[in-house]
Amino acid sequence: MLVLDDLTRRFGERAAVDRVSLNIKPGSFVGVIGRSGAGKSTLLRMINRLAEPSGGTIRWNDEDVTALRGRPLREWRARCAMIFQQFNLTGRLDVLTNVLAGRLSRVPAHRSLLKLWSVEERAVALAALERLDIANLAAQRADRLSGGQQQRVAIARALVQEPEIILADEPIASLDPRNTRLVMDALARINVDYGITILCNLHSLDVARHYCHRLVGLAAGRVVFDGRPEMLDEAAVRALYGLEAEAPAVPPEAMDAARNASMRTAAFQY
Ligand SMILES: Nc1ncnc2c1ncn2[C@@H]1O[C@H](COP(=O)(O)OP(=O)(O)OP(=O)(O)O)[C@@H](O)[C@H]1O
Repeated sequence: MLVLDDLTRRFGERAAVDRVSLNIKPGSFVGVIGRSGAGKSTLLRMINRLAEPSGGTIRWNDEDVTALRGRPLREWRARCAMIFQQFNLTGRLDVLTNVLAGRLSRVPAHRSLLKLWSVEERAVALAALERLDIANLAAQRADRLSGGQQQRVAIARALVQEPEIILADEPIASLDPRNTRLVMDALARINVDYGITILCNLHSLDVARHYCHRLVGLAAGRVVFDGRPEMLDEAAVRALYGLEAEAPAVPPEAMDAARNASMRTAAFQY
């Protein structure tokens, strides 16, 4: 279980994440939603400890993640893989080498420095690419791939870390609808097949409602919605996106999602 207790991150006077408390069950697929600047990225980055909390605690299965330093912190980061909007691949390197980078924390320093990968490690990386249906791209330069292919390479890299949690920060923000589906389907398969807990920041409410078991809505750093997708009614959407606010307006897809809310049946447990 991932337990966030009063988790806070301030930048100057302003709290980007404001006393967030959440219990996330292992194996769940949680969507984090909210308008731009709501604190979604900061929340995910704190869980991975890329951003330091100003207050509160993060616990994973009774381990105090907030107290980790040095090697245990590096190990935590390996167990808690991140996927970014911009993929963060090394463009001039081939796909297999990019995926192998996910194993760096698992091999002795001298081998990782020299990039001496064993046959077994290469097999693990290739198997991850196969899982993502892109093994045929293993020898290609990463910067020759489409955005959707690059994001699947990034997911394969995360997978070879053998993580317990995947934190995906707007993984589909720069993808077209077809690639959005491929990437989200891949995350959903990983969640089911390996039981990896997934927290995924999403701008699209339709996508969030379709793929996530549970949605956590942030507004000004605070949790203003926490429930199953079908519980996200018009009032909740208004609280999240601020219908009364002059700008930005509620995205049309958010309104569609809210209108459909009452028609949906409970499909998922969380
Ligand atoms: N390094 C930083 N320094 C100062 N302020 C920051 C920093 N990082 C984030 N913020 C502020 O914290 C708030 C939350 O930002 P964050 O990126 O977490 O929001 P978000 O919900 O992920 O937004 P988006 O959907 O646009 O990515 C914003 O007001 C942002 O300007």
